[in-house]
Amino acid sequence: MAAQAVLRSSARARLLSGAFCAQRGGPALWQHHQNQRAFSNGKILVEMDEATGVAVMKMKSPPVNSLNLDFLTEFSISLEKLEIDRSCRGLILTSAVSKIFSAGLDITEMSGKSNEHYAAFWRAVQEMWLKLYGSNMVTIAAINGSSPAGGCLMALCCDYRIMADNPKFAIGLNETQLGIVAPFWFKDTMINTIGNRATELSLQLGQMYPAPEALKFGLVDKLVPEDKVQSAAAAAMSQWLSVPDHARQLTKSMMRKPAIDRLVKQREADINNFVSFISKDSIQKSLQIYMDRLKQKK
Ligand SMILES: CCCCCCC/C=C/C(=O)SCCNC(=O)CCNC(=O)[C@H](O)C(C)(C)COP(=O)(O)OP(=O)(O)OC[C@H]1O[C@@H](n2cnc3c(N)ncnc32)[C@H](O)[C@@H]1OP(=O)(O)O
Repeated sequence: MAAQAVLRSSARARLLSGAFCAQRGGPALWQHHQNQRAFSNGKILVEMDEATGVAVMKMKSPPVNSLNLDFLTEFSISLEKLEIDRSCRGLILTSAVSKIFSAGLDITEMSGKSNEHYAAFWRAVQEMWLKLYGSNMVTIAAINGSSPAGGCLMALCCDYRIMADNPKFAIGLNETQLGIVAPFWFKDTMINTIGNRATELSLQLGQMYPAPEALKFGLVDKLVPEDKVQSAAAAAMSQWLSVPDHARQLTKSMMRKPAIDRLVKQREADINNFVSFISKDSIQKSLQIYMDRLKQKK
């Protein structure tokens, strides 16, 4: 047991030293070491334990894991790679950036860019949601820091959420606070998690919930001390994986398919809607004011 732990930690050291990383610009191929496999494509690091079939995906795009076009593309490619890998049954999504899970969509991707850029960006946001919300794997969010807006959406896409018990970490869909509107599929994802009334309150107010409140609202399922988030996620994962895959997957699909179908049917219209909304002068001004405030708070 101890020897295995040493081997694992040496695999980890190799991984962190870059031995597992893809060549710059090259494809992110699996690198094997003992019963660990790993790949990294720059902003995302995936470590897979072959014995358990559980992959841990770590977002590592400092300073705040904001979701820009590159990140979203890498995220969807990584997820797809795990999805088609039949040996991978579970995914733990977490952050390698201290105190932050994800700051949500990168606001600079939504300001001062061309309509073509906005369209490509929004398609990538949709793709991330379709892949994560529709995943056949058991997905667990190990929320080890703050998680506003798109970061909250990522967590809500998972089957189970474990958050660090630190009231300084907050989670929620705060879009209205930026002067923007969460689209219907963000709203549907939240309704499916905390119900209609709580979502109405939460979305209109653009409420961010400190971890203990998030637990009360059902926005997260469990709080654990900060240093136990990963181990609690691993323990929850083994419970979820004890359920036969086919039965769990069909049940998940039954619960989520209506929301997924709704976006699939209206994908292009949703992109057009985003582009015409985000390119309005008044919205650009709101985003600018919000970004200025973020910078001033320092
Ligand atoms: C019809 C459709 C309509 C459109 C729908 C669009 C849906 C939108 C969804 C979204 O996700 S919008 C993004 C919402 N996100 C936020 O409001 C988060 C804002 N950030 C924060 O609250 C804090 O930064 C933090 C995440 C709590 C971290 O705080 P901390 O004090 O640790 O770091 P900061 O000094 O604030 O930030 C560091 C650095 O990062 C920049 N930054 C932060 N968040 C973002 C972001 N979302 N996008 C781009 N950049 C971000 C911040 O400005 C700092 O930059 P520098 O000053 O260092 O250059």
